Amino acid sequence: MSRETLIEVRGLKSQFGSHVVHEDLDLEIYRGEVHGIVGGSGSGKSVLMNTMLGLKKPDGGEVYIEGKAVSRLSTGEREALERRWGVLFQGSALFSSLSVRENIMTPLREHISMPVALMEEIADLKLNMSGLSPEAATKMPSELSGGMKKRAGIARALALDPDILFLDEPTAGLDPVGASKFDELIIDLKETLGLTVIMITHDLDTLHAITDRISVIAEKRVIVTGPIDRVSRYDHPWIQDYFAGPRGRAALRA
Ligand SMILES: Nc1ncnc2c1ncn2[C@@H]1O[C@H](COP(=O)(O)OP(=O)(O)OP(=O)(O)O)[C@@H](O)[C@H]1O
Repeated sequence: MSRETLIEVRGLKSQFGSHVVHEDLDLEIYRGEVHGIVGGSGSGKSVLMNTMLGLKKPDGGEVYIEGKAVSRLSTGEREALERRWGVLFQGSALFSSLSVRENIMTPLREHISMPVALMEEIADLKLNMSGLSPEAATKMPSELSGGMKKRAGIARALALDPDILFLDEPTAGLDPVGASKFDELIIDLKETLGLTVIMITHDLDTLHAITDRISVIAEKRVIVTGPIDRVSRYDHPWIQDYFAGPRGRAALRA
Protein backbone atom coordinates (compact mmCIF):
# COMPACT_ATOMS: atom_id res chain seq x y z
CA MET A 1 0.00 0.00 0.00
CA SER A 2 1.29 3.43 -0.91
CA ARG A 3 0.30 6.68 0.74
CA GLU A 4 -0.63 8.13 -2.60
CA THR A 5 -4.25 9.29 -2.53
CA LEU A 6 -6.37 7.72 -5.24
CA ILE A 7 -9.83 8.86 -4.16
CA GLU A 8 -10.56 11.79 -1.92
CA VAL A 9 -13.99 12.77 -0.59
CA ARG A 10 -14.01 16.31 0.82
CA GLY A 11 -16.76 17.97 2.84
CA LEU A 12 -19.44 15.64 1.49
CA LYS A 13 -23.04 16.45 2.21
CA SER A 14 -25.73 13.92 1.23
CA GLN A 15 -29.38 14.34 1.88
CA PHE A 16 -32.77 13.04 0.83
CA GLY A 17 -35.38 15.76 1.37
CA SER A 18 -34.80 17.02 4.89
CA HIS A 19 -32.97 13.83 5.93
CA VAL A 20 -29.25 14.64 6.08
CA VAL A 21 -27.18 11.45 5.78
CA HIS A 22 -23.67 12.95 5.52
CA GLU A 23 -22.47 16.32 6.70
CA ASP A 24 -18.90 17.46 6.09
CA LEU A 25 -17.66 13.91 5.52
CA ASP A 26 -13.99 13.45 4.55
CA LEU A 27 -12.42 10.21 3.33
CA GLU A 28 -9.15 9.32 1.65
CA ILE A 29 -8.47 6.05 -0.17
CA TYR A 30 -4.83 5.18 -0.89
CA ARG A 31 -3.75 3.48 -4.08
CA GLY A 32 -3.32 -0.26 -3.60
CA GLU A 33 -5.03 -0.58 -0.23
CA VAL A 34 -7.99 -2.65 0.88
CA HIS A 35 -10.13 -0.05 2.65
CA GLY A 36 -13.09 -1.22 4.74
CA ILE A 37 -16.04 1.08 5.40
CA VAL A 38 -18.05 0.25 8.50
CA GLY A 39 -20.87 1.89 10.42
CA GLY A 40 -24.28 1.14 11.84
CA SER A 41 -27.25 0.28 9.68
CA GLY A 42 -28.46 3.41 7.90
CA SER A 43 -25.25 5.35 8.64
CA GLY A 44 -24.79 6.00 4.92
CA LYS A 45 -22.19 3.47 3.72
CA SER A 46 -24.03 2.61 0.51
CA VAL A 47 -24.85 6.26 -0.18
CA LEU A 48 -21.13 7.05 0.21
CA MET A 49 -20.17 4.26 -2.18
CA ASN A 50 -22.79 5.35 -4.71
CA THR A 51 -21.46 8.90 -4.46
CA MET A 52 -17.88 7.76 -5.13
CA LEU A 53 -19.22 5.81 -8.12
CA GLY A 54 -20.99 8.91 -9.41
CA LEU A 55 -24.41 7.25 -9.12
CA LYS A 56 -25.45 9.93 -6.63
CA LYS A 57 -24.45 13.57 -6.93
CA PRO A 58 -23.11 15.17 -3.74
CA ASP A 59 -25.43 17.75 -2.18
CA GLY A 60 -22.28 19.52 -1.02
CA GLY A 61 -18.56 18.87 -1.18
CA GLU A 62 -16.70 16.97 -3.88
CA VAL A 63 -15.18 13.63 -4.85
CA TYR A 64 -11.70 13.74 -6.40
CA ILE A 65 -10.11 10.87 -8.30
CA GLU A 66 -6.37 11.31 -8.73
CA GLY A 67 -6.89 14.95 -7.81
CA LYS A 68 -9.58 15.60 -10.43
CA ALA A 69 -13.00 16.78 -9.28
CA VAL A 70 -15.48 14.20 -10.55
CA SER A 71 -18.25 16.80 -11.00
CA ARG A 72 -16.06 18.70 -13.46
CA LEU A 73 -15.11 15.78 -15.72
CA SER A 74 -16.14 15.86 -19.36
CA THR A 75 -18.41 13.05 -20.62
CA GLY A 76 -15.40 11.33 -22.21
CA GLU A 77 -13.35 11.55 -19.01
CA ARG A 78 -16.33 10.27 -17.04
CA GLU A 79 -16.70 7.25 -19.33
CA ALA A 80 -12.97 6.51 -19.12
CA LEU A 81 -13.25 6.64 -15.34
CA GLU A 82 -16.20 4.25 -15.29
CA ARG A 83 -14.12 1.71 -17.13
CA ARG A 84 -11.51 1.83 -14.40
CA TRP A 85 -13.72 0.37 -11.72
CA GLY A 86 -15.57 -2.83 -11.11
CA VAL A 87 -18.44 -3.12 -8.67
CA LEU A 88 -19.88 -6.05 -6.78
CA PHE A 89 -23.25 -4.85 -5.53
CA GLN A 90 -25.05 -6.40 -2.57
CA GLY A 91 -26.54 -9.76 -3.55
CA SER A 92 -24.30 -9.89 -6.68
CA ALA A 93 -27.00 -8.30 -8.91
CA LEU A 94 -26.53 -10.78 -11.77
CA PHE A 95 -29.01 -10.60 -14.64
CA SER A 96 -31.23 -13.62 -14.01
CA SER A 97 -32.10 -14.17 -17.67
CA LEU A 98 -28.47 -14.31 -18.82
CA SER A 99 -25.97 -17.15 -18.40
CA VAL A 100 -22.90 -16.55 -16.26
CA ARG A 101 -20.76 -16.00 -19.37
CA GLU A 102 -23.29 -13.53 -20.80
CA ASN A 103 -23.37 -11.71 -17.47
CA ILE A 104 -19.59 -11.30 -17.50
CA MET A 105 -19.72 -10.11 -21.11
CA THR A 106 -22.24 -7.34 -20.33
CA PRO A 107 -19.70 -4.61 -19.43
CA LEU A 108 -17.66 -5.53 -22.53
CA ARG A 109 -20.73 -5.17 -24.74
CA GLU A 110 -21.53 -1.80 -23.13
CA HIS A 111 -18.09 -0.27 -23.36
CA ILE A 112 -16.03 -1.96 -26.07
CA SER A 113 -16.64 -2.98 -29.62
CA MET A 114 -15.03 -6.38 -30.23
CA PRO A 115 -15.88 -9.73 -31.81
CA VAL A 116 -18.18 -11.95 -29.73
CA ALA A 117 -15.65 -14.82 -29.75
CA LEU A 118 -13.07 -12.55 -28.10
CA MET A 119 -15.61 -11.37 -25.53
CA GLU A 120 -16.35 -15.01 -24.70
CA GLU A 121 -12.66 -15.71 -24.31
CA ILE A 122 -12.24 -12.76 -21.94
CA ALA A 123 -15.34 -13.82 -19.98
CA ASP A 124 -13.96 -17.36 -19.53
CA LEU A 125 -10.63 -15.96 -18.38
CA LYS A 126 -12.34 -13.79 -15.74
CA LEU A 127 -14.41 -16.79 -14.68
CA ASN A 128 -11.23 -18.72 -14.10
CA MET A 129 -9.62 -15.83 -12.20
CA SER A 130 -12.63 -15.76 -9.91
CA GLY A 131 -12.20 -19.42 -9.02
CA LEU A 132 -15.19 -20.82 -10.92
CA SER A 133 -14.94 -23.95 -13.05
CA PRO A 134 -15.40 -23.64 -16.84
CA GLU A 135 -18.74 -25.48 -16.58
CA ALA A 136 -20.16 -22.52 -14.65
CA ALA A 137 -20.03 -20.39 -17.84
CA THR A 138 -23.24 -21.78 -19.32
CA LYS A 139 -25.16 -21.98 -16.04
CA MET A 140 -27.95 -19.54 -15.18
CA PRO A 141 -27.58 -17.51 -11.96
CA SER A 142 -30.47 -19.49 -10.37
CA GLU A 143 -28.35 -22.65 -10.68
CA LEU A 144 -25.46 -21.19 -8.64
CA SER A 145 -24.84 -21.33 -4.89
CA GLY A 146 -24.49 -18.03 -3.00
CA GLY A 147 -20.69 -18.27 -3.06
CA MET A 148 -20.64 -19.04 -6.80
CA LYS A 149 -22.94 -16.06 -7.48
CA LYS A 150 -20.49 -13.77 -5.67
CA ARG A 151 -17.60 -15.18 -7.70
CA ALA A 152 -19.58 -14.66 -10.93
CA GLY A 153 -20.25 -11.09 -9.74
CA ILE A 154 -16.52 -10.58 -9.19
CA ALA A 155 -15.77 -12.02 -12.64
CA ARG A 156 -18.18 -9.48 -14.14
CA ALA A 157 -16.64 -6.69 -12.06
CA LEU A 158 -13.23 -7.64 -13.49
CA ALA A 159 -14.43 -7.73 -17.12
CA LEU A 160 -12.94 -4.36 -18.07
CA ASP A 161 -9.63 -4.89 -16.22
CA PRO A 162 -10.40 -2.31 -13.54
CA ASP A 163 -7.82 -0.98 -11.13
CA ILE A 164 -10.42 -0.09 -8.49
CA LEU A 165 -12.84 -2.63 -7.07
CA PHE A 166 -15.90 -1.63 -5.02
CA LEU A 167 -17.49 -4.37 -2.93
CA ASP A 168 -20.78 -3.95 -1.05
CA GLU A 169 -21.12 -6.60 1.67
CA PRO A 170 -19.14 -9.21 -0.28
CA THR A 171 -19.34 -12.00 2.31
CA ALA A 172 -22.96 -11.44 3.45
CA GLY A 173 -24.88 -14.70 3.29
CA LEU A 174 -21.80 -16.92 3.00
CA ASP A 175 -20.95 -19.53 5.61
CA PRO A 176 -17.67 -18.93 7.50
CA VAL A 177 -15.68 -21.29 5.24
CA GLY A 178 -17.10 -19.73 2.07
CA ALA A 179 -16.50 -16.26 3.46
CA SER A 180 -12.86 -16.93 4.29
CA LYS A 181 -12.28 -18.44 0.82
CA PHE A 182 -13.81 -15.30 -0.63
CA ASP A 183 -11.46 -13.18 1.49
CA GLU A 184 -8.54 -15.15 0.03
CA LEU A 185 -9.82 -14.52 -3.49
CA ILE A 186 -9.98 -10.77 -2.87
CA ILE A 187 -6.43 -10.72 -1.52
CA ASP A 188 -5.17 -12.84 -4.44
CA LEU A 189 -6.83 -10.57 -6.98
CA LYS A 190 -5.61 -7.44 -5.25
CA GLU A 191 -2.04 -8.71 -5.25
CA THR A 192 -2.01 -10.15 -8.77
CA LEU A 193 -3.84 -7.28 -10.42
CA GLY A 194 -2.60 -4.42 -8.23
CA LEU A 195 -6.16 -3.42 -7.32
CA THR A 196 -7.37 -0.81 -4.87
CA VAL A 197 -10.33 -2.34 -3.03
CA ILE A 198 -13.06 -0.34 -1.27
CA MET A 199 -15.35 -2.56 0.69
CA ILE A 200 -18.45 -2.05 2.80
CA THR A 201 -18.78 -4.87 5.28
CA HIS A 202 -20.15 -5.82 8.66
CA ASP A 203 -18.00 -8.95 8.66
CA LEU A 204 -15.45 -8.59 11.44
CA ASP A 205 -13.46 -11.62 10.28
CA THR A 206 -13.10 -10.12 6.81
CA LEU A 207 -12.12 -6.76 8.28
CA HIS A 208 -9.38 -8.40 10.34
CA ALA A 209 -8.26 -10.71 7.53
CA ILE A 210 -7.90 -8.41 4.57
CA THR A 211 -8.16 -4.69 5.25
CA ASP A 212 -5.17 -2.37 5.37
CA ARG A 213 -7.26 0.44 6.83
CA ILE A 214 -10.86 0.99 7.81
CA SER A 215 -13.07 4.06 8.15
CA VAL A 216 -15.96 4.27 10.57
CA ILE A 217 -19.04 6.32 9.70
CA ALA A 218 -21.04 7.70 12.61
CA GLU A 219 -22.78 10.99 13.27
CA LYS A 220 -22.95 11.71 9.52
CA ARG A 221 -19.18 11.66 8.94
CA VAL A 222 -16.06 9.52 9.07
CA ILE A 223 -15.10 9.66 12.74
CA VAL A 224 -11.85 7.70 12.42
CA THR A 225 -9.67 6.03 9.78
CA GLY A 226 -6.70 3.72 10.29
CA PRO A 227 -5.55 0.13 10.67
CA ILE A 228 -8.17 -2.00 12.40
CA ASP A 229 -6.15 -2.58 15.57
CA ARG A 230 -5.87 1.18 16.08
CA VAL A 231 -9.46 2.01 15.11
CA SER A 232 -10.87 -0.72 17.35
CA ARG A 233 -9.34 1.02 20.38
CA TYR A 234 -10.86 4.39 19.51
CA ASP A 235 -13.01 5.79 22.27
CA HIS A 236 -16.48 5.97 20.76
CA PRO A 237 -19.59 4.08 21.95
CA TRP A 238 -20.45 2.53 18.56
CA ILE A 239 -16.84 1.42 17.99
CA GLN A 240 -16.58 -0.09 21.45
CA ASP A 241 -19.90 -1.93 21.06
CA TYR A 242 -18.87 -3.20 17.65
CA PHE A 243 -15.28 -4.28 18.27
CA ALA A 244 -15.38 -5.10 21.96
CA GLY A 245 -18.72 -6.94 21.90
CA PRO A 246 -18.79 -10.77 21.86
CA ARG A 247 -18.50 -10.99 18.05
CA GLY A 248 -15.69 -8.48 17.95
CA ARG A 249 -13.73 -10.36 20.60
CA ALA A 250 -14.28 -13.68 18.79
CA ALA A 251 -13.04 -12.20 15.50
CA LEU A 252 -9.96 -10.81 17.24
CA ARG A 253 -9.16 -14.22 18.79
CA ALA A 254 -9.58 -15.89 15.39
N1 LIG B 1 -32.92 6.82 -2.58
C1 LIG B 1 -33.12 7.15 -1.31
N2 LIG B 1 -34.16 7.93 -0.94
C2 LIG B 1 -34.37 8.29 0.34
N3 LIG B 1 -33.56 7.93 1.37
C3 LIG B 1 -32.51 7.16 1.06
C4 LIG B 1 -32.22 6.73 -0.27
N4 LIG B 1 -31.10 5.96 -0.23
C5 LIG B 1 -30.70 5.94 1.05
N5 LIG B 1 -31.54 6.64 1.83
C6 LIG B 1 -31.40 6.82 3.28
O1 LIG B 1 -30.08 7.16 3.57
C7 LIG B 1 -29.66 6.57 4.79
C8 LIG B 1 -28.37 5.81 4.57
O2 LIG B 1 -28.64 4.69 3.73
P1 LIG B 1 -27.52 3.65 3.32
O3 LIG B 1 -28.19 2.62 2.47
O4 LIG B 1 -26.36 4.36 2.75
O5 LIG B 1 -27.12 3.04 4.74
P2 LIG B 1 -26.08 1.89 5.05
O6 LIG B 1 -25.11 2.42 6.03
O7 LIG B 1 -25.52 1.34 3.77
O8 LIG B 1 -27.03 0.84 5.76
P3 LIG B 1 -27.05 -0.79 5.81
O9 LIG B 1 -25.85 -1.20 6.62
O10 LIG B 1 -28.33 -1.08 6.53
O11 LIG B 1 -27.03 -1.29 4.39
C9 LIG B 1 -30.82 5.70 5.26
O12 LIG B 1 -31.53 6.38 6.26
C10 LIG B 1 -31.66 5.52 4.03
O13 LIG B 1 -33.00 5.36 4.37
